[in-house]
Amino acid sequence: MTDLPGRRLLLVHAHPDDESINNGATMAKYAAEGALVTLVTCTLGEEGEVIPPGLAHLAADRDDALGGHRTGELAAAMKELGVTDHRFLGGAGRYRDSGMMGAPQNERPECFWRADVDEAATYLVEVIREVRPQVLVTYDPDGGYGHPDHIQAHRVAMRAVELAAETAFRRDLGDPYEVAKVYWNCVPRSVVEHGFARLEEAAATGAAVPFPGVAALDDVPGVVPDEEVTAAPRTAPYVAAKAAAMRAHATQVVVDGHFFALSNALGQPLFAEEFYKLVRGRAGGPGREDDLFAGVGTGAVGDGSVGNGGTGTAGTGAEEGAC
Ligand SMILES: CC(=O)N[C@H]1[C@@H](O[C@@H]2[C@H](O)[C@H](O)[C@@H](O)[C@H](O)[C@H]2O)O[C@H](CO)[C@@H](O)[C@@H]1O
Ligand SMILES: [Zn+2]
Repeated sequence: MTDLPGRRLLLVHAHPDDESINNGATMAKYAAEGALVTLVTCTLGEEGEVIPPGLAHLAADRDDALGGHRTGELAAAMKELGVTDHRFLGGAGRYRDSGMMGAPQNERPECFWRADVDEAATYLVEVIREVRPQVLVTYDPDGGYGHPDHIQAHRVAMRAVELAAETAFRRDLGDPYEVAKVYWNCVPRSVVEHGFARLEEAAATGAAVPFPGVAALDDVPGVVPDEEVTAAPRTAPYVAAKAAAMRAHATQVVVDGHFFALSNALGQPLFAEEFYKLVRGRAGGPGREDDLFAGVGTGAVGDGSVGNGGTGTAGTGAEEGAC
């Protein structure tokens, strides 16, 4: 890619729907502000359940056509968020959805959970060296909630960040590049508790409770003590785009106002604010950052490398605009 925008954000997710659920408002915000937002999704979500009865035939144990269908849902979600750069890791269908932890699908040789991490990371190195993101977002080591594809997406993303910066690694995939900041998705416990309190209020006041059941607080991926959250970009103005993107994933998600449910039909809060934990790179200042790009160089980059050609350290996002 040549003439890249000044600010570039890369997100690495396991299935179509994760990006909208976890980061939809963040993606919409930065896309609206003119940043390049690149999404890499590691599987097509072939093993998902199907909410609309009329689409039940798509399921893996029937027509096994859910992966192709979810590709279309993802394209619709990207439109709602204003995101134009989306890729599947290694190309569409390279890695298959592994199913929930412990499912027989975990044993399929083509599933993502059985992927060689370095091989999968190499696909991502090519994207990193092309897009040269200052910021990368992915899951924590548990993948947020222990799903094998989420855990693997974390491992592949973190490994790719290391390899992309190695001056001796696969120079055929582009100049070495060091991502300036890496964040893991998270949600502060106080925000989750407040969200569920609102859900309980809706039930207690006799308002139509949108869903037959309510999820447990710990069903929410990435709940952390408030003090572990290091960044909260101002995403609330983009919650409508997030909700629309989540609705686009109609086989997986039902949205009702400030709440949503997955195929388990258990209501949970739809968060307008999205939260992150900086795990690599320097924060842009004391206290919680309100911008993921705080503290990084965000000058426009031509197609030249900011790397130094192998004298030990790669160029970093902090040096953007140096060329
Ligand atoms: C949000 C997410 O990661 N969804 C995954 C997950 O789907 C869940 C799974 O089907 C579970 O059995 C249901 O109870 C739950 O409601 C679903 O969200 O796992 C799927 C299979 O790997 C995956 O396709 C889906 O994207
Ligand atoms: Zn997922």
